[in-house]
Amino acid sequence: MSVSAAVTATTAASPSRPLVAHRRSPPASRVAAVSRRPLRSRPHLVVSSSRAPIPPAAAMATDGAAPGTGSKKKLLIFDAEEDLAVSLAKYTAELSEKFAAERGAFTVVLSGGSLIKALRKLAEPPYLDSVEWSKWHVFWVDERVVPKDHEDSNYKLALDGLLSKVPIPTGQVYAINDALSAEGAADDYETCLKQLIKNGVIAMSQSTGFPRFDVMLLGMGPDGHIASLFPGHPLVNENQRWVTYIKDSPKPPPERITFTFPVINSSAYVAMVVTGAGKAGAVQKALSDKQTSSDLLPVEMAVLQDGEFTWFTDKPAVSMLQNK
Ligand SMILES: O=C(O)[C@H](O)[C@@H](O)[C@H](O)[C@H](O)COP(=O)(O)O
Repeated sequence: MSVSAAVTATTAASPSRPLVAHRRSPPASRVAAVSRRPLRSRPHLVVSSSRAPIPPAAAMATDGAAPGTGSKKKLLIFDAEEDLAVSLAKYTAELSEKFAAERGAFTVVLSGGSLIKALRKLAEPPYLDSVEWSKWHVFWVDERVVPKDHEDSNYKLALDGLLSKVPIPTGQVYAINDALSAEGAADDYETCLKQLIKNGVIAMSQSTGFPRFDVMLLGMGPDGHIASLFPGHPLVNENQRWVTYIKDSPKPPPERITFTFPVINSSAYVAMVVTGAGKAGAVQKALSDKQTSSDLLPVEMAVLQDGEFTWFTDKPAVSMLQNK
């Protein structure tokens, strides 16, 4: 995304606005009027619609079709993590309502890390009672190959931080089979996804032929990794498998399974939740004008085929951006 272009397109959309599938910017007069208002509960909001350069993995995923059509990118900058959490809960709850009504199911993909704490407001009023939790189907974009009760388990992290506090049917929470090897667990998870496609629980992207999850709620590491797709690792180029494995993750623990870029990039919505100064360098690279087709960070390879990608950030995370 062009940051300077994004600033020009500053709009007054509230945190809930990203759910409206608008393709055009609001009228300039409205933009100017509302952007002057110092609303504490609203983010410093920078919204941009852009067609970012398509990285090799995304292009391969489309098998030659014109990629990136209909994709939209937004950047939300919050004063405080508390405000981010409020907005993220609203964003997720509104998507839940939309997809539950449209499809009768809501497929939610989680990462590990600090994301889970940022989702805490979903387990509080009004969402605890208003969200149709029975429609939720929960997946992991990546998981560490450890027992489910292990401190390193992303399942345990999400269970403790969110899932144990909301009434999602246990059969709709898709943890990995922790009795298997990394390779076996990846195969098993992919088989599970294929079954859920057949059942109609998970949608299929007609344009990419990969699963199309309703929303992915993701974090990013300071090195720009997302899921367990790390900079310079060959897994970032995987374009056949839906789920694969890594045994030499630079971030411990070393053995993990992970969704691949074609799956991530087929999503309908992605929320990239990134806070803290430690991530400012990767944020700057991801959102700067100077993108090249080589040497992309994994987060830069997350380019939706036809969806809406929203950055949920705080001021330290965007401290290296100009015109923020
Ligand atoms: O299992 C994992 O390690 C995560 O899924 C990983 O991809 C995480 O989301 C990022 O590393 C960001 O983590 P933080 O938000 O804690 O920095």
